[in-house]
Amino acid sequence: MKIMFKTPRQSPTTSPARTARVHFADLYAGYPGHPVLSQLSGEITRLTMTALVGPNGSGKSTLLGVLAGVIHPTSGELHCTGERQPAYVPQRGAVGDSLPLTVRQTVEMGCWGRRGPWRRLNGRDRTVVDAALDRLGVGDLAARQLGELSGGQRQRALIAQGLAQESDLLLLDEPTSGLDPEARERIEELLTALVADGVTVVQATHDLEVARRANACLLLQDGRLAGQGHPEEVLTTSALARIWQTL
Ligand SMILES: Nc1ncnc2c1ncn2[C@@H]1O[C@H](COP(=O)(O)OP(=O)(O)OP(=O)(O)O)[C@@H](O)[C@H]1O
Repeated sequence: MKIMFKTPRQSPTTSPARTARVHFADLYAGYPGHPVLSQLSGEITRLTMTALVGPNGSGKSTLLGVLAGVIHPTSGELHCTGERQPAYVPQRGAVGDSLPLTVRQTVEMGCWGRRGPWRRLNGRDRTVVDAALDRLGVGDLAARQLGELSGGQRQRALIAQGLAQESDLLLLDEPTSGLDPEARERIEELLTALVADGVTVVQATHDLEVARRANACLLLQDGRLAGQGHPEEVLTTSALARIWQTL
């Protein structure tokens, strides 16, 4: 298994928007005694919104874990260009309601990777945290406990934590699932604005409308890639029928 991180070197003819932020080839990954992903080859193009789509259990979260570096492939190649570690925003349901954390403390945790074991924040970190709270519209909730928030508010706090990591690659696991249309739209608009600001965004989603609005799509079935490319080419009626009707 080969995992490589390298700083991108662009030739004069290479547009930065066209280069791969992550490239993987013949990738296998899973959990002890439970292989999930097999033979995955593909890429995440820089400065795009990529949607990971597939039925329950198809491996979307596992692939996000691999891209985030928290799940190590068992074999294959994973090449990451870029100097920063990805920022990973887990599923809202995976974050305990009873964690005794305020919204501000939750967002401050996004700075821990830069601050190391002592985790003492400096003035710049506090500015980054304030900016992330403001951008997600949760500044007025900063002193509230995470467990007291609505689903949409908690989701925005978690995305703010992702922003505080100041990465150019943001990975989100179902950021809009279970939210009302207004909250969903607000998060979608924010993610689109982040791409325009130079962030590469990858989100796992069950919402085919969200996936259709992405720039690229990876369609998973039973841990294998069933399609990749522009959503219009990947999420065809026949592909969706083939995958969902075999469940
Ligand atoms: N920690 C774990 N240990 C063992 N197996 C796991 C673990 N997490 C997930 N799995 C299994 O890996 C497979 C893929 O799960 P994964 O969560 O990646 O799918 P998914 O496409 O994100 O599903 P969903 O849409 O339901 O969130 C499933 O069979 C699941 O049961």
